Amino acid sequence: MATSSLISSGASLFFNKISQKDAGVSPAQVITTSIQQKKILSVMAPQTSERKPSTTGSVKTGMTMTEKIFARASEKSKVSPGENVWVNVDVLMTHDVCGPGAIGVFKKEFGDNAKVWDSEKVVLIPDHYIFTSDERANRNVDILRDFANEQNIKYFYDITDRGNFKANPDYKGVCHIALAQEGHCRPGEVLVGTDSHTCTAGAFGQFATGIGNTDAGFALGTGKLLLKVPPTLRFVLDGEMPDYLLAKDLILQIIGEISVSGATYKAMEFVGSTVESLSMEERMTLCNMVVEAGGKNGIIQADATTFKYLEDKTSVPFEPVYSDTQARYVAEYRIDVTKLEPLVAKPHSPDNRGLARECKDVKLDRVYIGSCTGGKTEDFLAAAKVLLASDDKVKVPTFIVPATQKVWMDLYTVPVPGSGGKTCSQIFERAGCEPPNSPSCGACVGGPLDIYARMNEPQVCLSTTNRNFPGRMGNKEGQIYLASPYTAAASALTGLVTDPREFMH
Ligand SMILES: CC(C)[C@H](C(=O)O)[C@@H](O)C(=O)O
Repeated sequence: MATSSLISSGASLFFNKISQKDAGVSPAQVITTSIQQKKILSVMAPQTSERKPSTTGSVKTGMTMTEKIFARASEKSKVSPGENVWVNVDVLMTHDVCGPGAIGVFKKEFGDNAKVWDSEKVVLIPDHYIFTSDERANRNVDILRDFANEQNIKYFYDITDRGNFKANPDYKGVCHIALAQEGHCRPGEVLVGTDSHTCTAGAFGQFATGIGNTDAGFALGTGKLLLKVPPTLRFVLDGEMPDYLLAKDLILQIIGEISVSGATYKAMEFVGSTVESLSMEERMTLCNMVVEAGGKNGIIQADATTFKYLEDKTSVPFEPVYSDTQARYVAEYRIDVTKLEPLVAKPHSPDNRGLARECKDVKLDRVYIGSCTGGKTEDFLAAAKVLLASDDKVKVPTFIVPATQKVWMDLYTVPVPGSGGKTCSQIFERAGCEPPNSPSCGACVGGPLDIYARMNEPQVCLSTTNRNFPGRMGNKEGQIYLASPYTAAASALTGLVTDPREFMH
């Protein structure tokens, strides 16, 4: 059994790990520690089990949701972790950064006149480096457009007027949120995309994962991919969500616990009463960051919340799958969310977990609220809630970048609960935030020099995004603290990393 060590900087660890959760085996509690403890913890890495099918017939094993999706997509009655299977792809997404490369592979391998396997299953979403004068970046969008026309691609969310994104009815914005809003995230299906955060769509009970350009080029031609069935880790999150926490805190807790390699090539299945109570957008935040722990996919079973969200989004029939009670997991983690506190991931790794309140001496130069992780409508409503609780103005430049056109509209139209009908945009303006800017991934991932809110100086930024690697938002010497929109808004008001409870009474 492998063992890995993990440094906990005093973050609350109400986090019990139970290994080898198999049917009939009583789980043993491996770790329990409390919030007061500050020490280096040794955390057992997930145990890998020999997952051979039963030969005696006396032990029944079931399948996890991820395994069931693999089985259906590979037209098999049963699959097991570690097995390589040819999977039929339901949706293939690519964007302006990787699309040209994937198209290049497709043309090279299948021929200049080849046709994609299904022009209704390919989704092209320009979203990364859109609002820039960088010629190469703009050429990438042109390549997507030419390909969409040539292949008669049904779902191409084009942008032609970069000066005024609102003048582009087809332009959506950040792909992972656009995919959900446009009805491409459907339970039981396989969604692959040339972006590591494609795992966001696991929130819908879909198998969703990021792939490279070579795989995407192959899938464009065949609609198939050879994939290894991942073993599943099970995360049981129970308890009523404290009103100062958001899903971002939950996933930072988990990544801090298992480390950035703790789920390498594993499915991360989220269950429990807390998960059931989360909205779709919050479930998307949870699944969005599984890749920061190395996860192959994140997954949450579809329920009434999912079906309600999908009601007006798709007419495509879908078939949800559910994990069997006798499904086998390589490890199970239990989290009592009522014991958690607002968290940050300190520079320069998403697993460098710290309590927000323990970082209160960290001076900030800026705050960024945006991206697939933290730029959804509910993320802005959460930030607005904290800003509303104070008459103060923000102390540092606070950038507002909605993930999509739809989120942009919501900022100007959806009333913030408890505000007497004010919208997020009104609250942000009163608090002195920068005016909301065009939806894109640009600043989250650095991008060309003229990208809005790119970190061009060696500054300290608190951000609702998903990665804080050196250079991530532009400057190599910059420091990024990842946090929830509550913590972002509280920190904007003080200019220091701030626990949102200071403003939430
Ligand atoms: C540009 C793209 C390939 C990249 C990814 O795969 O995730 C980006 O979206 C990111 O968030 O780092």
